[in-house]
Amino acid sequence: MNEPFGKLRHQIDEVDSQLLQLLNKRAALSLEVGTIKAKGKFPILNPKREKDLVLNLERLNTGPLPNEHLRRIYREIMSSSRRLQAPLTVAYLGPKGTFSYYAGVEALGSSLDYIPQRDLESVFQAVAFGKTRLGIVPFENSLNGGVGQSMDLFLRYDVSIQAETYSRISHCLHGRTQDLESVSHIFSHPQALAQCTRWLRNTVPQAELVPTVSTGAAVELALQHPGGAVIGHVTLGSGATLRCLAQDIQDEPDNWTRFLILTRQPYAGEARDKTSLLLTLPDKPGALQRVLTIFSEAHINMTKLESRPLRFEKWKYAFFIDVQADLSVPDAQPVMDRLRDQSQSLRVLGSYTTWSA
Ligand SMILES: O=C(O)C(=O)Cc1ccccc1
Repeated sequence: MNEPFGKLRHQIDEVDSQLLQLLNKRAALSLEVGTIKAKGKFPILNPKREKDLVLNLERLNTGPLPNEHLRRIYREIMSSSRRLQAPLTVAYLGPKGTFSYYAGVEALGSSLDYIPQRDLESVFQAVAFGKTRLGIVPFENSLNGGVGQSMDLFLRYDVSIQAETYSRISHCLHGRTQDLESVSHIFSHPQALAQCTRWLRNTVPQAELVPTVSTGAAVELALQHPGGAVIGHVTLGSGATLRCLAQDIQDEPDNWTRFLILTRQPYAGEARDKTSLLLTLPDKPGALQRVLTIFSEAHINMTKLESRPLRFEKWKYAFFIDVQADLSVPDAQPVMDRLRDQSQSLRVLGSYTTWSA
């Protein structure tokens, strides 16, 4: 072996053994924290603390390690720490390989126990009934707007938002055929089909579009058709005998989905970035305007306002509102009191941290 190369390798081996020692030292400390957490009422998952920790390291980082790599490495270190402290189960819209799965791993790392669910309702149920500690659900998309089904499930299940995370979505068409012309049926989640509307119309107009419960569930169905194909994550076809026929087929390249991380209990952690509210209003002129005035007078920025039909009462609506403020702190009490006065019903879905994966 050439001399300088051998020397460098030796130095890297040295650094690795130091890293190993330090990682174990960190793991031991983290286990001690876990024992304290288990005695008190501290959450195992503390997105705010994890976010601050990484931001601080990014500030200290002088390179050449890029911050993006640092973030990914720390995501896994913290994922391992959490797993050492306590088993942490995460329900997601399965099977493995869906966008929900990858959004979970991007935010929470790969050391947690990801439990696939057959549909979105089962994710809400798993969290609401304590079958899993956490759940992850798609909530809105930058091209396609709110995921109505998730919003409707918030109306039915008592769960709380602990964090939000944004995931870039790149769609890939995986098929059984050699070329695009022979594709006869395309299976996928309605969100995926909607995000690729233009491409589908222009490129595979002959194909029948078949909505499925998830992108992952589409694979099995596609395999039953000689001209079957699925739209999903770039890795989705790799386990099955599907080949990637086209990549990055979403109507806009910059396509993002906002996912919410759910828990049963409201998160009693440190200062949070955002609050989500679910309210119904009296059927009176100016009812919504009065609510909006409360935010503008308190200089609170609203980032989302969307209504969903109440279903059990026709032509009545529930409003989903997100604001860039932590409304769980004592200082926000006057705002909450005013909101309560103006609403028929008011539920705080959570005050939480924005997780940048
Ligand atoms: O079916 C999936 O893979 C999901 O996780 C739902 C979804 C579909 C398309 C974009 C984002 C989430």
